[in-house]
Amino acid sequence: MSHVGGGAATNFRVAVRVRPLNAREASARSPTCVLLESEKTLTINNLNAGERPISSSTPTEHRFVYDRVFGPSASQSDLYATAVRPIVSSVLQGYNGSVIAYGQTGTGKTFTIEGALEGEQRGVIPRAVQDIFTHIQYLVRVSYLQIYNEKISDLLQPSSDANLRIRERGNGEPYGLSEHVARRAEDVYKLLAAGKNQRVTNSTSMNRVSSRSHAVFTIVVEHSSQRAGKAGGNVVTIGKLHLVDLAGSERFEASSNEKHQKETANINTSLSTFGKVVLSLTSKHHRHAPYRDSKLTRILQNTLGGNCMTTMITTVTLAAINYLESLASLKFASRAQHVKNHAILNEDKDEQALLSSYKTEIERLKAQLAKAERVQREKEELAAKIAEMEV
Ligand SMILES: Nc1ncnc2c1ncn2[C@@H]1O[C@H](COP(=O)(O)OP(=O)(O)OP(=O)(O)O)[C@@H](O)[C@H]1O
Repeated sequence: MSHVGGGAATNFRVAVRVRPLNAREASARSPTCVLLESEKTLTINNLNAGERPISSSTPTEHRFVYDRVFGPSASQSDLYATAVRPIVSSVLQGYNGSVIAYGQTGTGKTFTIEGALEGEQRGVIPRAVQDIFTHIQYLVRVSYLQIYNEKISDLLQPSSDANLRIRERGNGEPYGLSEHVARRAEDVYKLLAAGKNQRVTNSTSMNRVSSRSHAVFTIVVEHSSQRAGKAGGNVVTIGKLHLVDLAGSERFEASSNEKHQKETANINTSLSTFGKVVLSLTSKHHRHAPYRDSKLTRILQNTLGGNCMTTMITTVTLAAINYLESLASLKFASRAQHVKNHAILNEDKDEQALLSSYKTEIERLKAQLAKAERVQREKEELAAKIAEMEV
């Protein structure tokens, strides 16, 4: 699943991850409906989905081909190595990268993006952080936001405004979002754990601890190197990595309480706009993409059809009872494969990078030090002269 900088066709990739039956489904001996055929192909059928009303009672099977398919036994480390590490490598070179988990509630988005902080079950974020910190020559800063009920809040500064506005210019960045410089992986894990505590969760029929907000964890890496060739001088590259855990798509349940219904409606606003943007980007007529219709799509504007190397990981379950939701997710993922992104190297031409401002600060401090040394020297010379005269 390699991404190549600049090549539009390879900059948006789609993987599917099929989660195993959970304990409840396994103990109920739930039948399955997804079959993996190869590393890139799967089929889904309605043969065992009879318990739920389906549009057609005739047996149907759909076959889909993706950039990569991860089966129920695929490990967190397999998924990271194949679908995510190439993006992290590009980010370290100065490209924008995104990994987005999309799928029905309870199918493994949070498990994939976060997972555990330690051990084999570590998800994408801790593995990416570990990879980044093996390269000590980078300056790393992180931010973490959630979108809940169409409001953006800072998960790393919970006391701040709970409804951050998005900058009109600046690629969907919210005003006032805190950024934290991290010197080692442990710094990031602490921030991640603190932010995770602030995230809104609730119980859905599919998932006891369901994320009710969309969460975007961003890691910015800056690197300063000597420019090759005659021009010489220093060049600072800035790579930005968005790791996105979307709230799950869930059927609207009329019986649920008002708060839950509002949440579901708002999750659906952002998700349906996300869907509409993907549909318009992949339509033959190049319709206008409605990025501005939801907070999520404004923040992810570069990620979808813009300057970014993106992998969308669509999660589905094996269980036949969810045939219709899984089919909808798989069809969407198949369509998303036609999104085209154009990733370009981000060099700091405007000296906006933190490293550039550090450089300026270092120059200022050096000048101050030289001045202080000069004054000290002059003082010493004067003291010596006085001593001579006193003799
Ligand atoms: N590939 C997998 N292997 C083993 N367990 C998994 C896998 N994917 C998910 N699970 C388990 O299934 C449960 C639900 O997963 P998770 O919370 O990640 O779902 P989600 O898609 O983020 O749901 P929501 O949208 O409701 O937040 C968790 O207990 C998780 O550990």
